[in-house]
Amino acid sequence: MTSTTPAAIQPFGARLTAALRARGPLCVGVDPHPSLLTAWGLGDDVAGLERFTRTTVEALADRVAVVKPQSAFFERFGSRGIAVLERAVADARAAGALVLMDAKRGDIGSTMAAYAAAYLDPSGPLCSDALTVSPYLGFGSLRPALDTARAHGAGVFVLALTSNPEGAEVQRAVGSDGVSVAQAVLDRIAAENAADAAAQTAPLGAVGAVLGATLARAGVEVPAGVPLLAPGIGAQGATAADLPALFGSAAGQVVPSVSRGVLRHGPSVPALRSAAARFCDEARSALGTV
Ligand SMILES: O=C(O)c1cc(=O)[nH]c(=O)n1[C@@H]1O[C@H](COP(=O)(O)O)[C@@H](O)[C@H]1O
Repeated sequence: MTSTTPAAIQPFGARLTAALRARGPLCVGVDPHPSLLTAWGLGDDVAGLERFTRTTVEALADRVAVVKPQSAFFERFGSRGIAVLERAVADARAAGALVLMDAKRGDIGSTMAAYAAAYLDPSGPLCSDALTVSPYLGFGSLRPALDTARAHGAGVFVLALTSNPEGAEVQRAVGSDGVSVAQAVLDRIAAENAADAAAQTAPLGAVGAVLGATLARAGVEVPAGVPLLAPGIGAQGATAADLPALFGSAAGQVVPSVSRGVLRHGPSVPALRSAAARFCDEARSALGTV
């Protein structure tokens, strides 16, 4: 494995910037909930999972900037579910979307190295453009993922303030230095991007943060250049209109993320496409981005 980004692969921040500009500020999650499979007239089985996933990827991967498969819904079917996930990653990337694998991995460093190999090294069949990771075993435990991502022009999105109400008890906790856990995570992300020469030339770095769109207030200072994944729009109650107050001058860094809010419009491909286009237009006008 080399320690530098191969010349042919642009750094993730540059690829994300280009995708957002070309396709608009939206990430659509592929979350095959059992209730959605049923609503689509599909069985809650591998055949239903495969049909749902292929339809979603076919409908959206040629037009949205980021596609985010939620690994859990594939894992529950074992190896055959993972095979569907592998195909989805390959098909979505071939259609031009960036694939953000939502697996929220976080473990001791030596194990983290294996997760990094699984999701961020091009030799792995599940290799994606980026991976969601949890820093709650200590930010330093993410080192193998950060290094593997950088070596291969991939990205990492680190949980900072999650969209669920239970997150606050950990993430808003304040250390003896007066800094909240979430702020410390954001500061470490900024330092990581600052140490990455490639990130200096791109508007966005390769290491991003997850900040839920459902939050009543951010209560943190968001460093410049950190891509911000903002899930929680749609089914969890947030709307694009909530984003400007939450992110302020960092609005240009935000990638709003919607799963069920789009997916509930399937299985019709045109209906999926128009739902995604609507969310994208709303996000674009709320964020004031092109
Ligand atoms: O990392 C994520 O994507 C994520 C972080 C977070 O704070 N909240 C959150 O909802 N998510 C994921 O985003 C998706 C939200 O789905 P919907 O609520 O259906 O839009 C799910 O796959 C969640 O696991």
